[in-house]
Amino acid sequence: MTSIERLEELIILNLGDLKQGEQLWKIGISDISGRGVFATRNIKCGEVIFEEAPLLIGPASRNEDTLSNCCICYSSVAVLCDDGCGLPVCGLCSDRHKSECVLFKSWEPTEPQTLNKCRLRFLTAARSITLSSNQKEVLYAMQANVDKPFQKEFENAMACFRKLLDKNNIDHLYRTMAVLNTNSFVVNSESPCPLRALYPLGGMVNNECVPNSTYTFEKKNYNMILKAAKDIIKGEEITNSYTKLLWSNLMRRLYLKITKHFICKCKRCLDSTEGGSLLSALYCKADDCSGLVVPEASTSLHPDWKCLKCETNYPHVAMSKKLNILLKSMDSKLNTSSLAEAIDFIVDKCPLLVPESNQIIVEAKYNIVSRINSSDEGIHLEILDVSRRFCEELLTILDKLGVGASEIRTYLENQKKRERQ
Ligand SMILES: C[S@@+](CC[C@H](N)C(=O)[O-])C[C@H]1O[C@@H](n2cnc3c(N)ncnc32)[C@H](O)[C@@H]1O
Repeated sequence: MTSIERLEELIILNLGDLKQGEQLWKIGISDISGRGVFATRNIKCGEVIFEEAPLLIGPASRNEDTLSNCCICYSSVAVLCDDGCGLPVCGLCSDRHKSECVLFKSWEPTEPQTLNKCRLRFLTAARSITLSSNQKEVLYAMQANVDKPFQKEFENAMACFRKLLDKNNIDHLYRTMAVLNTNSFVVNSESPCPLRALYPLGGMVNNECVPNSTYTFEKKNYNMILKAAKDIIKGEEITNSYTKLLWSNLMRRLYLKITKHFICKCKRCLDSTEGGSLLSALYCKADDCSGLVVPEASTSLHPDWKCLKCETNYPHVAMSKKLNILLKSMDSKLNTSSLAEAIDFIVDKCPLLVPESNQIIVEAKYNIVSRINSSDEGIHLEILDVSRRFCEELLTILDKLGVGASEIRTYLENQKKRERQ
């Protein structure tokens, strides 16, 4: 086990030129879990805490992604390399691709003329083969969760090649993939080619569901920039959110348990009303009751639900079944509707099914704002007005949750301003 001092030393080495004159963070033992990152002095909201280049990066190549991008520059449309390595590359990047082409060919790819998502996803881990010894040491010092989806991913990756060299190589790739499984970030998540990247310092930051920091990625080099989302005091642990901030307690709990293997016990997770935002709330069905039902404060994945007014109890199974049905029917309606139809549905129909505070409606409003933002077509003035109102409502929810100057707040504030111009 790498000592805290050695881990910090390795992280600083890895920062290279990005090492700050005054280091605002240090690694320490966390009350939340394992190692964490702590403030070395008071940090003002908005201050940059660190900037870090990715140690490893490559196409995320998730099931839902399209795979037509170059595996080197990620931006251009590519074709499969005609040397038989099985990777997609564009005309401009063929020289830079040579060493990886040789490496992949030495492993004898199966069906190299077919684009394979698993092989492409494996590329990020394969890039760890050429790391320096310090870089490998910092990689090995990171937490590595091994779970069933990870095992499956590893098996799928191995099946893409006939000959993956020796046992050391395979052990190293297994470890790297487990580290990626636990610590990687999705960069450019909204672009046609989302990337998966590993940042040793970024990967030391523990989760809190109302975090005190927020991160962005530089477009030109994918560096991660972590900023304070609130004033942070000296010695305080620096945290970020592994989930979307507008997700309800239950949604976050399930996601964190399944993907990161922990149950978060932060203040927000233990507050059944989530600061009064009532993101989980459903209508009470008891006679004459106009109350709202929320999951009880607990760390269980199957909590009982209770009406805040008449205190009727509801078993989790019934409530989660109801939620799933609502979510599916509302999703399919929203995904197949024009903007105007979707807005009508959200404003007029959805509140008949779920309270307006529910995450399903909140997310639907956020999606409308994003759709308007990315639309190339001229948007009708009335729709712009609705979008501005949605932004205001979403910002009020962030206030209730106590979310500071996070990226989503900046985004919504910009959308609100943009609409006014
Ligand atoms: C990206 S790592 C964070 C650094 C980690 N603490 C370490 O020592 O390397 C993610 C892992 O940290 C732990 N973790 C992070 N936030 C947590 C939280 N709020 N509660 C419990 N465990 C957490 C979980 O084991 C998770 O899989």
